[in-house]
Amino acid sequence: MQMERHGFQAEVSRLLDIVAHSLYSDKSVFLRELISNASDACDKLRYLALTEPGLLKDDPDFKVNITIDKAGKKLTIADNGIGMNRDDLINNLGTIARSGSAKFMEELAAHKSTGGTEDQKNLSLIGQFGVGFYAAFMVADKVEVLSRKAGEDAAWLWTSDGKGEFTLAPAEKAGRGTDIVLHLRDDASDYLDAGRLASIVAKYSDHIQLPIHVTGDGEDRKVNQAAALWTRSKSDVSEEQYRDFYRHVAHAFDDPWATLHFKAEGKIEYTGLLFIPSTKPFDLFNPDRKQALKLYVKRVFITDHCEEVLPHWLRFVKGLVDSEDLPLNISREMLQQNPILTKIRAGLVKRVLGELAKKAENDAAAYGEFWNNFGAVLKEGIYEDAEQREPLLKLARFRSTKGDGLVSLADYVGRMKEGQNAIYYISGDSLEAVSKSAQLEGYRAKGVEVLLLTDPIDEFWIPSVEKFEGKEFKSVTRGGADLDQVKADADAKPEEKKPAAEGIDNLIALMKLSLKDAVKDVRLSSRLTDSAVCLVAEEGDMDMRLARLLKQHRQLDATLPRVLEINGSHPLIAALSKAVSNGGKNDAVTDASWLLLDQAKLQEGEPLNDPASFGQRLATMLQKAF
Ligand SMILES: Nc1ncnc2c1ncn2[C@@H]1O[C@H](COP(=O)(O)OP(=O)(O)OP(=O)(O)O)[C@@H](O)[C@H]1O
Repeated sequence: MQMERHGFQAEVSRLLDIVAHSLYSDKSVFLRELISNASDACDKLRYLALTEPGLLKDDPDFKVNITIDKAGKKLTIADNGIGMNRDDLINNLGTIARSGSAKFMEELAAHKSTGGTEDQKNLSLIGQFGVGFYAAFMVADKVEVLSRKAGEDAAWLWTSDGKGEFTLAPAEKAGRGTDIVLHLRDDASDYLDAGRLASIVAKYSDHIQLPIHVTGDGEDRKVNQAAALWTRSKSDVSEEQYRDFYRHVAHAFDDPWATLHFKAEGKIEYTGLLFIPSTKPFDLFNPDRKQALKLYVKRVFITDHCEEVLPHWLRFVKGLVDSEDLPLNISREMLQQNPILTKIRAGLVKRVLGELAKKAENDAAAYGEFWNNFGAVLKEGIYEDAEQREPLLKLARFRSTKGDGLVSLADYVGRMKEGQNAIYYISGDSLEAVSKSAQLEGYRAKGVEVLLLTDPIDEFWIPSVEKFEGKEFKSVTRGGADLDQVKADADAKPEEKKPAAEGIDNLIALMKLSLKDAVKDVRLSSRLTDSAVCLVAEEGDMDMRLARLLKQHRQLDATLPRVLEINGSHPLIAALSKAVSNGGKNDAVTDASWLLLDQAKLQEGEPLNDPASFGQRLATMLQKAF
């Protein structure tokens, strides 16, 4: 068979160009990435061999060997893991399969316009996201990958100088697995030193479960502890080791925000080592995103993405769980509805929520950071998981009209006004938009706190929660404002109940006649102080934002008519009332009614039914003013 030549996917070429030209200060990350891949490859085969022991042949002990060839200026990282065949090599090493690299490229595009030199930007991003296998080109000007897949006889040699192309050719290899041969660049020759390699492995990869050997300078030594980190007792693991392990299992580049390491003993035994990241992953809301918890059984890796072991609303939690009770030969299908896993899941949820509660109590600022990253995901749990509703409501934090900080529901209820018996909220697309809503005016004037909700999920969990501490949730954009029974603060501005304009009833009657089915009703408002009008949903009708969201997703066709509230003490409304009561000018008032309705819609971010007529009416009105 002939040697084949392939071009890299365009994104890979760009990535490689950046990697090769970046002066990344800590090039040694290449070793962490390659050892991590080798360890994953061994884990994959270990799992397959549970059902197909023949795959291991006479080589049952997994290991990674790093061999130094000083004369040839070569470094080889060899593993006896699953290996790759021709198609695997093309697919895995010719395209960007890796989430980290994909994110790197995305961020790179996003950072194009910001300051700093190209190199500086690229470097900080490589540090953040890592570039997997391609990191090899930070230190090598040529990389050869000799691989033979477990269970297959053919071996393949993949070669590239990282400049747009790679070649593939049939090759010979005695055993299964992968040898990555790095032809080191001149400026990377310090990686030919066994002592230096040993210290890098100790720093980054000590927790790797397989023995890692460095061979060179006439000696061969094991350079890591090779004991599964989670089997050690907490006091034997340093913060750095936890952090490096987190980066390894989660393919992450940040520090963990929280680390939970525990052994559950009793009827069911398992060890958990869970991490909550300190940064928000870019694909948190991607529906295809998989659960990131790994499952082990008695230290043997079973699967990367065990969907059953944590609910979807804890999908940001990374790490692993190692069970003593599940059978070793458990298939991925058997994991579904497995009673042991159900119990483990309940235990893990309890631990995570317990840890969050502790953090919320002890360090509100740090908890706020967590909430800003993952709060919207936890709220999905309020909606999906009736059993966890109470603890999750206690953990929930909100923005409110009372300043910039986050408030809990307990805080809110604790400072409710005398006579107030509901938890008021308003929801919308951004904090800026909701906090300017006309519907808030009356609540602000009375010093009544309103929660500002801006996550799309808010529309769904609120209706699923009946009450918190006996108080109902009530949208300030729905139903009556029932502000009359709320007593204002002593220091709030004295309530001057302005009398409604004279003849307001006549105006309301004419507006109803003019607007007909375009509105559900026209009413005098008790929630407006400055604006002339606003829209509200009738009690029992769908909230306006939910209707908008459903329409965007084509799950709702019709536009539901809303109640138009008018501010009886606003000068414009007073003038219109007067005009109606004096008789005449009815056509002008009809036009004004339509304009006011359209204005209320615009304030709300609702589309206008008839923008052309709006334009004409506005032009006519303006004309009269000049
Ligand atoms: N030593 C190896 N043995 C077998 N397969 C490997 C080896 N190294 C890399 N691969 C394959 O190449 C793919 C790409 O590797 P790369 O390091 O770029 O990303 P990754 O490890 O998949 O990414 P992530 O770290 O985000 O999971 C891997 O998913 C794996 O399938």
